Amino acid sequence: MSEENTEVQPLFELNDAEVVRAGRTILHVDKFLLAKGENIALLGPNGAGKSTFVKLITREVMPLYREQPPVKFNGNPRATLVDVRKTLGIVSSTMQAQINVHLPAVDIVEGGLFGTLGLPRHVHPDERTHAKALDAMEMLGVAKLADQDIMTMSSGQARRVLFARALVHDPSTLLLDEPCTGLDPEGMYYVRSSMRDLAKAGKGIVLITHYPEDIIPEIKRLVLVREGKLFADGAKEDMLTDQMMSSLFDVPLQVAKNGKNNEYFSLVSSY
Ligand SMILES: Nc1ncnc2c1ncn2[C@@H]1O[C@H](COP(=O)(O)OP(=O)(O)OP(=O)(O)O)[C@@H](O)[C@H]1O
Repeated sequence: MSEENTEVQPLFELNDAEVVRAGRTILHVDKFLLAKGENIALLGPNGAGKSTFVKLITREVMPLYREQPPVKFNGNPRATLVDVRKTLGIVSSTMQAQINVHLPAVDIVEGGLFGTLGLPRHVHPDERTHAKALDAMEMLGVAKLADQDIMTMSSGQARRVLFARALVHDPSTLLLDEPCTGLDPEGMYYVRSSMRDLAKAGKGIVLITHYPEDIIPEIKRLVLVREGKLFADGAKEDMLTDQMMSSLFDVPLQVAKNGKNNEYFSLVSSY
């Protein structure tokens, strides 16, 4: 669905949002705004709070009470999980580990319409549902694998099937939690090029990653998370510097620029 709005509209807003677990503040964000259709990446060390941040978006995690609502989704302080799921398509590397049944890939994709990893037992998809699933698989270049058992696929193929699952209900934004973790270079190639295709098709991308190589040229804004706080938030070129990356990860790092127009980045450890 195309949106005609030209002015910036917030998809997600945080105001003094604090998450406490086991008596410890694991994330505290003063202010943050993500516009509809905006592409961002979150980068930071293990345990920094990236997943917690994203779970505030998906409403899997609730912040401490404040008089002013700390989280708004689509302008709504009381958005439900159903509201969130309509807008977002979610892919995470851990989802793949949860697939432990022999099912044709297309069933996994159709499950995206019900928020499940396969089709619920009583559900028999109609032709329209099936066609939607095949369209999503076509977009990810895996339509020819529709009838193949998901358990017999390579990690890269299965990951693209999960992308198709996230797209099947036509969400406006994709939330990708470490989509390339555990993939070989071929799998990474296809996942990254799929991300580019989806961004070009107008989907917003919210990416959590440990690899600057995942930050496709369509992502212009980078949010750095460290020790439960937003360490920095700004234009990708200003964030991906030797100094910023070395401070973020607390080890000496160099940022290498690659590609015809220096549009890709990678991190090199300098010993
Ligand atoms: N339920 C919980 N109880 C206690 N501590 C928790 C809980 N959930 C998360 N934490 C802690 O909160 C911190 C932030 O975790 P989070 O998963 O958000 O980090 P992350 O940046 O996504 O890490 P990674 O890159 O390793 O996935 C970590 O120190 C983690 O151990």
